Amino acid sequence: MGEQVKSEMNIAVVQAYVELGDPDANLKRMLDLMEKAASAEEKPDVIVLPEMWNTGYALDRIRDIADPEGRRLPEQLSAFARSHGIQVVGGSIAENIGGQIYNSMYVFGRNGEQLAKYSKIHLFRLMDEEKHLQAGEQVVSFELEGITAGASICYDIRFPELSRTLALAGAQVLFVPAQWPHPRLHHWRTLLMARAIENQMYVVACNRVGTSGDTDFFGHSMIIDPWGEIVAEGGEEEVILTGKIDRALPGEVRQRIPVFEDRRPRLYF
Ligand SMILES: O=C(O)CCC(=O)C(=O)O
Repeated sequence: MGEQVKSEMNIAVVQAYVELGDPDANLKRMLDLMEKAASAEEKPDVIVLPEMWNTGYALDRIRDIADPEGRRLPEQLSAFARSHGIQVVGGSIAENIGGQIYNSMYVFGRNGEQLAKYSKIHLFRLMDEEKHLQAGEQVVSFELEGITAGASICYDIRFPELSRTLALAGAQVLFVPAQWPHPRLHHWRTLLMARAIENQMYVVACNRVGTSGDTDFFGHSMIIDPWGEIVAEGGEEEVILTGKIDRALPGEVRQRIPVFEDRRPRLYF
């Protein structure tokens, strides 16, 4: 008999500290935390990491420290996924592809197979991203054992067009790795909740913690359900945040308030 699909999916969000410009230290830290997440009594189905966790925002040196051709770190994440039988939404890494630097999310299935790759499409000028990074050109969704998920990274959540496009393509969960700093905690929480409520989807957001230079990252990773209820929220310290995704809930909420049927796109575009 085939394995039964569980009605809920256990999520572990690794709200980690990131060492500025030290990919080796960050890889070690991330693998240790992932190991800890994997050994929880209730084993996660999915582990989620923060944005640019290999380098932090060491943009002045990014060309030298970004993952060469996006090989080493994706291989490590894939090996972890395979050896633990856990899906990995690998936050994002800075990678150097043929001399161009991208901020890219890699996603792996339980057998270590690559399910998706998404490169951040909206570059954040307040942190000079556009001077050092190349923007991605594709909107990306992927399947996690029957759940359709959408990819976005940090600043992307300021663009409701992206999450709406993903929702229209069937996404029931939006993943948001981030390095979002003070003083914009209010923006972070409000935007994440809005994306969940307006699209009637889960939002799983993983923000880093700690200080790099004069920038303070506040954590507050969140799992928000399609009603906009907070399933779990971190504080400002390193933590593995856990929560469940109920496969049926996005459909139930969309039936109760049929936002997608009530849209009038002819009038908006
Ligand atoms: O939009 C913001 O306020 C923060 C965005 C950000 O830090 C990023 O995209 O890296």
